[in-house]
Amino acid sequence: MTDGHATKLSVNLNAVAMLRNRRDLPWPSVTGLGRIALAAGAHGLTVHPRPDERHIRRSDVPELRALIDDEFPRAEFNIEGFPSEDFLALVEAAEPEQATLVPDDPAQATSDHGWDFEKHAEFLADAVGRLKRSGVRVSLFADPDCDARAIDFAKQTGADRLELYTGPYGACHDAPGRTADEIDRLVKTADAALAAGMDLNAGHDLTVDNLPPLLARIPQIREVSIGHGLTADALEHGMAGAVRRFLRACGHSD
Ligand SMILES: CC(=O)[C@@H](O)[C@H](O)COP(=O)(O)O
Ligand SMILES: NCC(=O)COP(=O)(O)O
Repeated sequence: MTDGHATKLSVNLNAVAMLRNRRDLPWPSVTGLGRIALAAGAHGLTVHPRPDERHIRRSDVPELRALIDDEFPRAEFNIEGFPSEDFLALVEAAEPEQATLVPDDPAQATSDHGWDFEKHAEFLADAVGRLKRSGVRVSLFADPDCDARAIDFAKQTGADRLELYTGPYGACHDAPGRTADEIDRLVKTADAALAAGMDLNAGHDLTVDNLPPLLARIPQIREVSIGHGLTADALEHGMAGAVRRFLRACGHSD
């Protein structure tokens, strides 16, 4: 892929918000880290506000919208979540470029499966129609092993994209023998979605190590949203600089 068509990176800020929420203090700043990510070249920001606000708070959403509008007008805002009335109203107010609908129960620790498109066909068609009438592109979180029938139901909802759930692929970090099978499952789902005329996103537990082999097999993926692995990388690669800054604050010279 040439750079013009390369997969876009949307930085998921949930992990930053979770760190911030450990204290009643404004740092690390979700908006501030979003600014750094966009200034470094990320194509967009993703948030997955959950009903208990354990990481992203409702109040983060308008701040991030304003950051993009005021400072990075070419960037995209992606809001993920279960399409409850509260969520749909939040999305309509924020007018993100994209909403990703995820079948998460509020008690779930993190996203761990895609939609049953046949079972929830009508519910999803209503939610997708409502968001698209507000001008929001809609992506649906999909299991890595959807068959053509499932994809057909997904397509009928009117959604634009499917987001391939890459959690089981990410879990191969300690079971490399399973990697080829997991990629094959994702490729089959991707082929069926592309044949049905749907575009593709991907996300969950992606890292700098597992991303290149995935994109080599499915170069049509338009966007990856990455939070946990990217935040871990930011800590690892930023730790030395932070220690040097604090040593200076303790009075040590370089
Ligand atoms: C849909 C998806 O895979 C991500 O949004 C993931 O669920 C991140 O959410 P948490 O940061 O709450 O785990
Ligand atoms: N949409 C998927 C996503 O945002 C992934 O988050 P993470 O697993 O990288 O934290």
